[in-house]
Amino acid sequence: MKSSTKRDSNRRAFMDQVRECWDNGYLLSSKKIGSGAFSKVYLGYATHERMRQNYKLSSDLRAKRHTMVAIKIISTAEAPLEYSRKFLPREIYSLNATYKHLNIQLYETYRNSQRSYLVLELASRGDLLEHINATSDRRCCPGLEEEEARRLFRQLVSAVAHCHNVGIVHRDLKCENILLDDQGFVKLTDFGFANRTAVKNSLLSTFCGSVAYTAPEILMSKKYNGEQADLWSLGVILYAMVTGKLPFKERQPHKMLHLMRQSLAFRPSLSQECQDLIQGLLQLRPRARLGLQQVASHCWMLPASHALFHNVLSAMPGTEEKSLKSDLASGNFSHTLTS
Ligand SMILES: Nc1ncnc2c1ncn2[C@@H]1O[C@H](COP(=O)(O)OP(=O)(O)OP(=O)(O)O)[C@@H](O)[C@H]1O
Repeated sequence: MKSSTKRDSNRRAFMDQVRECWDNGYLLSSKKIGSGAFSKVYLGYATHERMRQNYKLSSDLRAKRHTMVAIKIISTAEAPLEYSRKFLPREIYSLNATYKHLNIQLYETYRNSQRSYLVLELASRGDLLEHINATSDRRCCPGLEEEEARRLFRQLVSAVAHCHNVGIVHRDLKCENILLDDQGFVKLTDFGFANRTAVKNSLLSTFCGSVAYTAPEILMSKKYNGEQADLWSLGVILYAMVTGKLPFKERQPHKMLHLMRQSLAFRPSLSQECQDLIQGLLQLRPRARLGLQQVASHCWMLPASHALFHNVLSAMPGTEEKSLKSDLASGNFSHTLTS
């Protein structure tokens, strides 16, 4: 197609999208904020009329004091059938099943024979990878400070725990799929590979995600537990956050597996607790990996003041220590701190 003809046809398609959004209560701006394999994501605005009709949208946007949303447009007419029939419905199902969490928000969807539209909470600060790179440049030191990494990782763990609790495994956890909103809160996105785990501990067999974040059992084409595979990816993400690089980087799975069997290198200034948590997640044997509850109550995950307290507790013997530790793990800090 000649370039002027292609431009005209793109312009016509965009005008159709503007009209379709308007018919559904959104003003589509021409500002493209991202694109995927079969999708484009634009900045949009919810109309007051739409906000009157959609409680989820209006209560969230009122709290944010703006009307901006991200509108993901998938050209279903152009995407492969498998994407439209399998991955897109999974993404919509997973977002709907998980929306009641602070870190994941799908406001609504609409579609016609040509396109599907996903109206999402706007995450205006880009993705975690960009954030790590920008912060590393600013600090002239690779990675985020541990305190910031902890704050973000806690939110991520909470979002993934929410997914697992409602029977969803993400299967494509990576820095590029973790977005940040204008207040720096984590928004988990891209549920295209997510799957339902109808039966607890049931095994999956499809290869999903990006090799650098993929668990060894998947690289070995074994049947795998989706929750345990997500935990491996969390280990890779935490490593990337605090070191500014990926722990294993090879294109070919067999070379990746070789790397995974070597011991991990950490910069000496990284706290022992953080190294311990990463090692606990990056265990080759899926069953040896820390579970989400263990991750959430790991001493590195506690705010600095609680971590100090935790260290004191570790030095205490007997049942008193046990009960105080269990309070800490369950988040019952007020009791432990005042007792
Ligand atoms: N809610 C959002 N707020 C801001 N930007 C977003 C939002 N959702 C997606 N984006 C941007 O659009 C890009 C593509 O979105 P997304 O990853 O959901 O699409 P995809 O089609 O699933 O991508 P891929 O082909 O990489 O799997 C993201 O990398 C991000 O930059």
